[in-house]
Amino acid sequence: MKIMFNKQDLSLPSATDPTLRIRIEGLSAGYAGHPVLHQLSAHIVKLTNTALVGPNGSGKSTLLGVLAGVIQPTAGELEHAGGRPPAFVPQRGAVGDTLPLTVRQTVEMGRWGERGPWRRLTRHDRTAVDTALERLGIADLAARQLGELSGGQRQRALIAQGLAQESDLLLLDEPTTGLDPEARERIAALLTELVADGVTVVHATHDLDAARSADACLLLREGRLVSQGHPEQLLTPSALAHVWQPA
Ligand SMILES: Nc1ncnc2c1ncn2[C@@H]1O[C@H](COP(=O)(O)OP(=O)(O)OP(=O)(O)O)[C@@H](O)[C@H]1O
Repeated sequence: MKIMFNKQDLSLPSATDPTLRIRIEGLSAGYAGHPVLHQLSAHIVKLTNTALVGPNGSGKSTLLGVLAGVIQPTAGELEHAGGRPPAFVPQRGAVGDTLPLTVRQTVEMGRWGERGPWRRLTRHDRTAVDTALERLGIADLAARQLGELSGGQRQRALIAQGLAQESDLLLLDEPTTGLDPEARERIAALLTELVADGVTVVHATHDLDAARSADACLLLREGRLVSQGHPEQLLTPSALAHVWQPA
């Protein structure tokens, strides 16, 4: 699927590289009266775990929102190579903490895209929900109210909701924020497993250890791509100092 935004030159060739899951070219996006991403070109390779790294406000969440289709670019080109609609786990879940929902019901909402909110879940839906609960280590919390959970447990429930969507593209905004070291390691291992299972993962992170364990990295600063490549090559002390230096 290829989407063009306010682009004059419609003759731009699409990427023919079959290894690409997403290609973005000259992409600009932001909020009303507040441009954030400026002329960003990058690509996401299929079956990789890609980390979006950059200081606060550099545009990581905005880029994830664009990839998820919830923020419309103002210019440029975004191309998804087939696949299913992405599963997006925003920084603060769309589910309010005060809603009277159990963890299981929260994860079941991940099936709504497939089933609609009012239809009975199929056996396959229930299996997808059970698998997601187990993979996040929260099966024992299934009957608890979301509002009763710790921040880290709630975060895991929201990731499980994303997983239950069974998309081939999982977009996660700071999935390990608020988690203890053991849960962080569990999520890092899970992302690696998901890639092995056929999922392309893109996650925004401030955790440089998590970024270093990714397969690829996009380094952002002030809404622009500074560099893209393997984390070991990109996340050098001098590159990080450059990106984090005050504007
Ligand atoms: N809903 C919004 N309306 C207006 N401006 C916004 C909105 N959300 C974010 N912004 C602004 O867009 C810019 C980029 O924010 P974004 O959340 O994409 O950055 P980020 O790299 O994810 O930051 P962080 O690491 O703090 O999560 C910031 O200047 C922010 O204030």
